[in-house]
Amino acid sequence: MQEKWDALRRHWEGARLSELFARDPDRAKRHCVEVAGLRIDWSRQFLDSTTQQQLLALAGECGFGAQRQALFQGEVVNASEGRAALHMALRGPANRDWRVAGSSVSLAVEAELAHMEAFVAAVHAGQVKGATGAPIRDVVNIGIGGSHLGPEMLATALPAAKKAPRLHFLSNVDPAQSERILGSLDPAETLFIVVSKSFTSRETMINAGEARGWIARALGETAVVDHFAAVSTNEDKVRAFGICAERQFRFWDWVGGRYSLWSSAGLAAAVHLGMPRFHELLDGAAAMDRHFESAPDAENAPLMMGLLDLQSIMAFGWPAWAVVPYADSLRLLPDYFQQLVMESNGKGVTQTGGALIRQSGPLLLGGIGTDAQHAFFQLLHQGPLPVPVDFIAAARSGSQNESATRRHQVLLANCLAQAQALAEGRSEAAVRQAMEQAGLDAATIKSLAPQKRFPGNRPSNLLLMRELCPQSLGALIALYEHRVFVQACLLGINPFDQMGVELGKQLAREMEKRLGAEGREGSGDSAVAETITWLQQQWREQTS
Ligand SMILES: O=P(O)(O)OC[C@H]1O[C@H](O)[C@H](O)[C@@H](O)[C@@H]1O
Repeated sequence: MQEKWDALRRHWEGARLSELFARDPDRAKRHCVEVAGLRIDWSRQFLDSTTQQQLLALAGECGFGAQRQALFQGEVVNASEGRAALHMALRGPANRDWRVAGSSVSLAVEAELAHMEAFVAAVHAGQVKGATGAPIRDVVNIGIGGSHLGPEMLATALPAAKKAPRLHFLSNVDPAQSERILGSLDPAETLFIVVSKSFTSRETMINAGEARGWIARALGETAVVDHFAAVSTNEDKVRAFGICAERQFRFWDWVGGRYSLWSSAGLAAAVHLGMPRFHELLDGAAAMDRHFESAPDAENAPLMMGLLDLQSIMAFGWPAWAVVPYADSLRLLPDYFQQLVMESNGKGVTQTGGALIRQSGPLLLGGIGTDAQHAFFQLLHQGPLPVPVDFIAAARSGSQNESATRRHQVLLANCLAQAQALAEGRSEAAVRQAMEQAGLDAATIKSLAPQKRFPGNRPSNLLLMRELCPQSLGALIALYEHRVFVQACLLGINPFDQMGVELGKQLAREMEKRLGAEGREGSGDSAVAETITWLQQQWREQTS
């Protein structure tokens, strides 16, 4: 297959994006679709009819059509764990009879949504009370990875419902985080939602134990039941923790951790948004699912973008990808997408164990515009290796205020200008001419002109929401999920497991024991042994 990617590289040698636009006045219209209020424009990519044909042929050779069908039919697409990956069923239970291994799951999904709905309504109505009878005013989500990044991203991106309690996120085992969060809260008015698919993640279990102790010390052991809810697939462990059935929210092993914000793992976000707006989020994602399943190939945004992502990696050898939302409230989106993209496709072998010749899925970096322009954009414009960029923004500012509208235009002007600058660049000849006109001397021009040159010809995608609302955000997230799936199909890898996180976890367990007991032998080189000795010396000196 690599020879086909190499043929694509040769096909594009010497080509300029600007020429593609000059040749075809309809280009921007042709490679742009709108789904659920989200305008998706991939016209600034190295794409022409030949490439489109070749990319789609590659998808055909990899059995993409059958793999997409298997995904939507709830077949075992996560072979290493023997599971389906049917997160789409969570966002459209009423739309069709979703089945996992032949058994319908739609009713179970609807029942859990109804369970969430009742809980959210009760919290908003002040009916969920702590052990002293005080209504809950603060909710703390305890979870990590997929059990944290999605809910916090949503709660930051979208405004709170009128009666929503304050929301906090406890993910890190660093005691500084729990001290900062718990230090400002009143136990009598605080509810913890422990979110863990496995209910075994070390950080989450340590933090949940700390929170439990904090409640028990302040209000007594019997208060625990009133101050905890849990979301997990592991019902036995939730019970053992002391959380009652009514406060136990379920999801299923066919929902991957990084796809779980659509399930009850999104409970904290639902508490923040209110259930009607959480449903709008699901609807937006469901619209993208329908688009991915049924839009013709050339207009199918996740398909085309996933193929173009791989062209960048496999044909051009560009290993990175930048996601830059021009919206302060989307500042956690790049972190969220990092888990989705890199935990899914950061693999070195195919499903059959063959080594990948080139890099697997891309390395994703990100930050918000315009701040990122003043941080890493220098490399995007002039670094030797192009980094394709996804520019994300909302057309409307969400404020009628004249000054806010004007500043929002400045924000969008920057977004569009950066995409243009990356695509068009600035030739050395144009730089020289400008310097000559400015009256600079020949020696200065000679040394500075190459440094002021912008190579341009750097692709980007433009993702514009009419406004930042749950529906468009749902569609945007689902777009990325399906793109990642397309990338994985072509690479031949399993995007639904994450074996690469296990070794570090195992060693951390062993390391915990060694750090706590002096002289204990263990695995590792002298760098480990020397560091442990040094750390223990620091602790001895601190206590003496
Ligand atoms: O939800 P949990 O079972 O606690 O897992 C939390 C996270 O930890 C793991 O290490 C995985 O890498 C993530 O995919 C997962 O989202």
